[in-house]
Amino acid sequence: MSDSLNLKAYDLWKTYGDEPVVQGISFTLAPGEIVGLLGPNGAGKTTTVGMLFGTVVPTKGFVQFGPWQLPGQGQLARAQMGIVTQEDNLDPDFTVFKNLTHFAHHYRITDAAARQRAGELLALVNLEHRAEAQVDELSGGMKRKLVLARALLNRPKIVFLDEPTTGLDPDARQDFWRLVQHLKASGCGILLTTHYMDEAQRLCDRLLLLQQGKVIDEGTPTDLVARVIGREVAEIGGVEAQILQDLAARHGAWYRAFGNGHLVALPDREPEVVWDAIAAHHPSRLLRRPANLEDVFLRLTGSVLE
Ligand SMILES: Nc1ncnc2c1ncn2[C@@H]1O[C@H](COP(=O)(O)OP(=O)(O)OP(=O)(O)O)[C@@H](O)[C@H]1O
Repeated sequence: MSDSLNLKAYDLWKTYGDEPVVQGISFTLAPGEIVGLLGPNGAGKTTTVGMLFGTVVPTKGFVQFGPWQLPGQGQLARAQMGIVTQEDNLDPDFTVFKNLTHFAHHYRITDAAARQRAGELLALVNLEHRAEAQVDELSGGMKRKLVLARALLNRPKIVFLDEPTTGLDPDARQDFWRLVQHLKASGCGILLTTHYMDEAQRLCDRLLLLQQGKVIDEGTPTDLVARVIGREVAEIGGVEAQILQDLAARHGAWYRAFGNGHLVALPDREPEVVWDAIAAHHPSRLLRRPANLEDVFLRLTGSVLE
């Protein structure tokens, strides 16, 4: 696929009143890549997606998508884009099939071509058997898949997925993830917002961690975890905080009170030494586990994502 269909965000800012909700976000999304915007509620994810899609006008900065600059050339750019917003906004008066054929008119796909494309997409998302169902007869997961199918009517080069699996059960989420991976394999660039760490870890090639509208760190999920935390973490209960803080400081390890226990990162260069030192205090609970993105967020922001 042409390299010219990169999406590039240049120093995007958005202010509402006096409130800066996005503060200088820059990044590139290439074809076949999944970039994740990960952050708590209100971090500015949806506002950023709006600016990338050209429906929210930046206070400063711009977006270049192939030959088009947004927001000015938003309409031309959007002809090559798809979006799954947080709300389903499907038409409840239409069947599943008609939701697709009707929406296809936006792209001047009509009649037999629209029916053919609708059929292909329903097959892709495994909803062929529900083609004649009314939208409100669908499960939450089916609705999300239908919204995704609708976003693909125009064969977009880039798709924005704004918290696409929020509220879905684990099976439906995995089902959705498979479709996202299929899209990636077909060369589509994907921008995913999520506050699910497992989703970010599983799907994203690269992550931008957002807090209060700013990118506080970025990298591949694996690199972020390795760089910010290391390989392993001990979860500890029943030992005084001061003891663990001192122990961690002596070994240059990260310490954090967490819930009604504690976390201590086991430094990559001497994990056994720190582990044994913790165990010597006879914790009532002691768990050794791989470090993960939740630890990264906790370390960088002092809080966990819900
Ligand atoms: N149209 C608007 N007018 C005023 N403030 C807004 C508007 N849109 C968003 N905001 C504010 O901007 C901030 C960022 O909102 P945004 O929806 O981008 O965050 P988010 O990271 O997507 O959050 P969530 O995970 O809850 O969807 C919030 O404080 C929100 O209240």
